[in-house]
Amino acid sequence: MSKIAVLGAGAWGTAIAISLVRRGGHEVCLWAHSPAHADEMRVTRDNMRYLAGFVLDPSLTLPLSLEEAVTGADVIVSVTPSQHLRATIAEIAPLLQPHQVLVSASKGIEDDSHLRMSQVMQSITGNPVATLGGPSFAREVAAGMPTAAVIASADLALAQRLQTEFSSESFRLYSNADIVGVELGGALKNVIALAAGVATGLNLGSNTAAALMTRGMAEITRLAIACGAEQKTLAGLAGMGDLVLTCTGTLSRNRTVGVELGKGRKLPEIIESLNGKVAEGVRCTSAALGLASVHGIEMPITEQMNQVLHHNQAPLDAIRALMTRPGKDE
Ligand SMILES: NC(=O)C1=CN([C@@H]2O[C@H](COP(=O)(O)OP(=O)(O)OC[C@H]3O[C@@H](n4cnc5c(N)ncnc54)[C@H](OP(=O)(O)O)[C@@H]3O)[C@@H](O)[C@H]2O)C=CC1
Ligand SMILES: O=C(CO)COP(=O)(O)O
Repeated sequence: MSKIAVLGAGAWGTAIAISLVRRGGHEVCLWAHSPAHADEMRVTRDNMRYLAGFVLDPSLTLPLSLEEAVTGADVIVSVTPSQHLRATIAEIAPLLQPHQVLVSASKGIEDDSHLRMSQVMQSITGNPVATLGGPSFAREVAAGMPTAAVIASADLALAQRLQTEFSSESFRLYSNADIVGVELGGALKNVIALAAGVATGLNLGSNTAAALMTRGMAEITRLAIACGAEQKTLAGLAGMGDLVLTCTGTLSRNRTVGVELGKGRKLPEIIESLNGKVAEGVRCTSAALGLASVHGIEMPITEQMNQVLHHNQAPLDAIRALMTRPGKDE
């Protein structure tokens, strides 16, 4: 039996905790960032703010502090929004024992440093690190719908240990030593999901969606390989799998933000209507371009998405700009 601490009681942290409890054999706790939110969950045994409708099993504990959550944990799964991961890990760092494993389940790139989440963790602690990626809407995982995902660590033996500890009949994990590819696949697909949503909001058709997904995959792969990823990871669950899910699935927050942008709504108003739920692609778009510029990689869809999000580019003009680029070989 392992003690597993899940840090972050948004939709995904809650679904991971539910999935681990359903699997059985572990002692699982779920830490919420806001004490008021944790109090609500203790009373209702439901995460009404972020993942309503799933009864939290009595065996799932809701610690009062980060210290209580991580003390004695064998595995610590960090599921905060990406831009808050550094502060959360910095807070627990002085409490960590060297054997405690850190797993990131967040999908983003840090704003200014352009670091992946495992790199942020490694910049603060010397603990072993892994990442969880792949196509996995929280609501479907919580409902026990069959889901296949990826657990990656540069230490393949660690990834395989976590694969065993996290897998269940409804949550099938593949292990992978390419943590770079899994993290970048998960972060960069959010930007393309925004673009696919924009196309839907503009009432464009299936041809446009297919073009955005395929050419989106091309630019994700270019950047990820430049950063050291393997092509086959991007063709797998953490790349193509998650891209297809978020570009087509109506549960995607990133796609939803894109749809609203395509309909002509303004970004601040759309973010407001998310009620604290995170659409990682909004911040990841500029971080991705920063990383791309370090490596000299062209990312036309990400570029146009950045113009729409942060420079008032009209969505239709962004599509036109993509369609009228100089001809290319595929
Ligand atoms: N939802 C999904 O289906 C999936 C999400 N992910 C990834 O998981 C990560 C978390 O997303 P998700 O669980 O959906 O989050 P949600 O959008 O459901 O909730 C937002 C979370 O952010 C927390 N938060 C707000 N401010 C802070 C802060 N300063 N420090 C720490 N936490 C804070 C909120 O906590 P509080 O209200 O207590 O302040 C809340 O838990 C993201 O990187 C996302 O891309 C990955 C796969 C699937
Ligand atoms: O990453 C996800 C599923 O794998 C969730 O995507 P959204 O954040 O767009 O909802």
